[in-house]
Amino acid sequence: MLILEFDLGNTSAKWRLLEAGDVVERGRITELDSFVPPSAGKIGAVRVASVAGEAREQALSQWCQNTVGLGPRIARTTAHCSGVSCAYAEPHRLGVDRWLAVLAAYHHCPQGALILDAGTALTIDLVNRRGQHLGGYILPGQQLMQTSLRQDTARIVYAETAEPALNPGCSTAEAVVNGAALSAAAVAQAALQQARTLLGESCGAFITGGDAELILRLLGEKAGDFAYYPDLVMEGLARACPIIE
Ligand SMILES: Nc1ncnc2c1ncn2[C@@H]1O[C@H](COP(=O)(O)OP(=O)(O)O)[C@@H](O)[C@H]1O
Ligand SMILES: CC(C)(COP(=O)(O)O)[C@@H](O)C(=O)NCCC(=O)O
Ligand SMILES: [K+]
Repeated sequence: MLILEFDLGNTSAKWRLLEAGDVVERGRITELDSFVPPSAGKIGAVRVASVAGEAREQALSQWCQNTVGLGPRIARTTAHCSGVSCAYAEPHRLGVDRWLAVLAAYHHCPQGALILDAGTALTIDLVNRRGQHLGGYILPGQQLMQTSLRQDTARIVYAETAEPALNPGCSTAEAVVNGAALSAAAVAQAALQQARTLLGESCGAFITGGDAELILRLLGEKAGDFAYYPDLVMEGLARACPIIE
């Protein structure tokens, strides 16, 4: 059976098409209305991870009905799923993208796992060897750090772009861009230290999200401490929304 999966974030929508569990196509879209997935007529199920607002979720459901001819299964965070227990007293308030990434990472590494999702926000989650989610951290992502500085100060003004790097910036643009870069690289290392303390030295460290490759590049030789899983969120969909074929 063909299964279409979506990861609807605050910046963009990622999708992939599975055939008998294997990824056969994938992509990133900003405009859903004009999107027609490959083999649209043969898709047997659609499942969705969404942290976008109610309106975008509704639009996706409508798009599914119109384009694929069926309603999507929309994943929700629950208190327990697939051997993992949620740390939040109100589980539905934990972003489902974080929850799905935790489910997927725990099954890759049952000794305990640290998950970094570098998207619009940079999220950090920890899950221990008993499947207990310990909670996590939410920080602004690379773009958010830069736009909030430009929006809320009078004299952080620049038109040029700068390539993110860890050296001290010699212009406003460089200082802001490299400030965000330094912060992400330092946070990644601090999170790993925290994870090793709380979960033990044998825990796994996973990284995903649109800025994951950037953070890995910034980490240099320390990048080897992290396993890059571009689809970690969508991988969790199979656990939260299993489909019997
Ligand atoms: N092709 C791309 N389109 C948009 N953002 C990208 C792309 N490649 C890398 N990025 C970076 O990824 C970030 C968004 O990551 P993503 O995981 O898509 O976010 P979200 O899940 O919140 O929608 C952006 O802030 C940007 O810096
Ligand atoms: C923290 C997030 C905004 C991250 O979203 P993303 O960067 O993937 O677009 C999302 O997981 C969310 O809306 N969470 C709800 C709050 C929480 O997890 O506590
Ligand atoms: K994120």
